[in-house]
Amino acid sequence: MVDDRAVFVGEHLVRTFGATTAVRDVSCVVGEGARIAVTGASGSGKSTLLHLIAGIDEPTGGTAGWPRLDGHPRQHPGRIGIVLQRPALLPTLDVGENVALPLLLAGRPAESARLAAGDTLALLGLTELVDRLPHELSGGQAQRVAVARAVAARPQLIVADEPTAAMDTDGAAHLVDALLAVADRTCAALLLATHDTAVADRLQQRWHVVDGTIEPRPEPSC
Ligand SMILES: Nc1ncnc2c1ncn2[C@@H]1O[C@H](COP(=O)(O)OP(=O)(O)OP(=O)(O)O)[C@@H](O)[C@H]1O
Repeated sequence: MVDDRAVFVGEHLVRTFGATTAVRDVSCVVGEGARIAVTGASGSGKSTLLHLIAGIDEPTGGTAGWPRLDGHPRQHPGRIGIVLQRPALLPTLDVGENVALPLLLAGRPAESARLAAGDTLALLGLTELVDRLPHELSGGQAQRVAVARAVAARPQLIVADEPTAAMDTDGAAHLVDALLAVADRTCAALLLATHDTAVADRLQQRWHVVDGTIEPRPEPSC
């Protein structure tokens, strides 16, 4: 039976690229408000799985469903927020405009989008950066702005694909603080891929991906 409170339900998901099977018969549920760290070796299939869950890629087998969305995420811009390894802010737009952009694309009037972007920047403690251009930000600031952009439309789910990969330990800890705080404040589920055990340990659930499948987390050895 489909859990209609779940944010995402995948059944027997498969994603192949030619002869490579990146995701292999994965069945998984992202519950409402879940906090899930996705770990696994390089090339194990974490990004591919996250892309299927975010609805930015299509499975070649199995089914992907978003019970709390009426349809596919592409029909509901902003309902799933995506943060990538590099912030990818638009260089000619200032911080406020970058954060407002997904709201404009979702059809919000300009003034409402500007105000909502301001609220989101305030939530993340970034108000003072509102007029800066991306090249005037540090790497950590730019990544926090990317988080603001991902959550400006108050998504049900935040999908973050190794967002701390380019950061030092302190920067990674601050970014995870920001992601957890904003997920709590907006009641969003959070799915975060990381190679960093300290980051993964801060989320309640762990999906460990091995060769395209999710394995039960190994018990820590004593
Ligand atoms: N667009 C693509 N075309 C061809 N092969 C791909 C494509 N995307 C991923 N793959 C392959 O699928 C497998 C899983 O890749 P994926 O990027 O999901 O792994 P990952 O666990 O996220 O790795 P990393 O930790 O290095 O980011 C790899 O063998 C990769 O080469």
